[in-house]
Amino acid sequence: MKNVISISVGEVALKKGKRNFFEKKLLGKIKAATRDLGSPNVYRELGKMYVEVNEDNIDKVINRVKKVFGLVHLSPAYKIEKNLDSIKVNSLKALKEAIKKRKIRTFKVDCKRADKKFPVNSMEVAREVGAYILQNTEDLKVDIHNPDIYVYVDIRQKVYIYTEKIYGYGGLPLGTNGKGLLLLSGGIDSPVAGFMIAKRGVSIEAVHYHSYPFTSERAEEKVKDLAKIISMYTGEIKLYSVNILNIQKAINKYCPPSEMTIISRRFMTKIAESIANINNIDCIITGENLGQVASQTMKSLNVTNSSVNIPILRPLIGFNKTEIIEIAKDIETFETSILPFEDCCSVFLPKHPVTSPELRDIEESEKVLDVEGLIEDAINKMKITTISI
Ligand SMILES: Nc1ncnc2c1ncn2[C@@H]1O[C@H](COP(=O)(O)OP(=O)(O)OP(=O)(O)O)[C@@H](O)[C@H]1O
Repeated sequence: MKNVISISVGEVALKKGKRNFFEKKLLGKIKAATRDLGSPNVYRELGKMYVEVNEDNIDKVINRVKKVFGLVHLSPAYKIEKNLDSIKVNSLKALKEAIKKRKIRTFKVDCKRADKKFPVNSMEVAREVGAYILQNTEDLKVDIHNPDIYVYVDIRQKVYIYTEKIYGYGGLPLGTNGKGLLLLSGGIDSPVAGFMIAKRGVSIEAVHYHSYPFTSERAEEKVKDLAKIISMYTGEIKLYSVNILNIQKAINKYCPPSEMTIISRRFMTKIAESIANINNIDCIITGENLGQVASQTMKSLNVTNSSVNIPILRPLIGFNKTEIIEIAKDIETFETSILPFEDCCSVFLPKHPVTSPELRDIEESEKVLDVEGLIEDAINKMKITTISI
């Protein structure tokens, strides 16, 4: 029975002086992700990590662990005694198990010996195990260049045998790179943007703007559902819900209609900056993408940037929509994102939004508004929810 998950770390292992710090963080994240699945024993050994499991919940544990950022791949493995007989028997067993699931004609034994005290070198182990498998199977051949399957033998303090590599997302453990505030709409792009930045080790909080009662409660529920899916990767998310209807009404009343979108966007960004400053958050994250809509031309993005001092990260800036959708499907936000919803941005949508705004014109238009007062009022009334799976 497979009794352990063997985990290969990625960039974490390259962090020379800080490797121990990153590995400890990653270990903690793996523990946290599996705590409610019986708190399996999680340990590290010579640059790899292991989760001890029983066969009953191995799939559940794998599904959780593969969403932890910082690991490259994981393998359900046999953890066995360190002797050649045991290695042979269990390698054959692992291969036979794989044969039950798919057609396999060729194999290769790939042995690594981190424990140099083990008396047989890795080439010799591979040769002995290969010969044993050939003696005990029919119709199988060795192919060292392009085998249907690899039998991995990893000799460490114990020996680990596996045949499968399940790919994780790589990146860095959460919390090793500060905290970001994700501007989370109900659309396809912003959840992907949050995922991309979280993958680089940034903890995530989220803000959603709505225009209730012009937008529905259902639209807000949808955003919570999206935050819940993102929390599968990031752990618990603090969600700030901010009603900007009064702000939109004021812009609608006093500013040129074509500037509605860009001025609203500047308000959203300023509110996000205030929330970030209050909560020790280092950056804002948006799903903006160059040229997608009027507020996402280079000029519009610059005018938005000028409203704040905090860095704005836009990880999707150069992506095509099809590429964004591919990631959205992979991280399981797509199906929820495409459900119909009303976004606050479409409540006072101008017919002809300005696409080349000049900062001085926009600042001039904003002079008639009580910008500080409107922001303060919106923040005072915002609701905070903690979202987790
Ligand atoms: N109601 C909202 N609440 C919070 N953030 C928002 C909201 N609307 C837009 N944003 C932020 O602004 C970005 C650009 O939004 P916009 O509607 O212009 O484009 P989009 O490509 O449709 O984005 P998305 O697919 O994420 O909704 C979003 O990705 C999101 O980060």
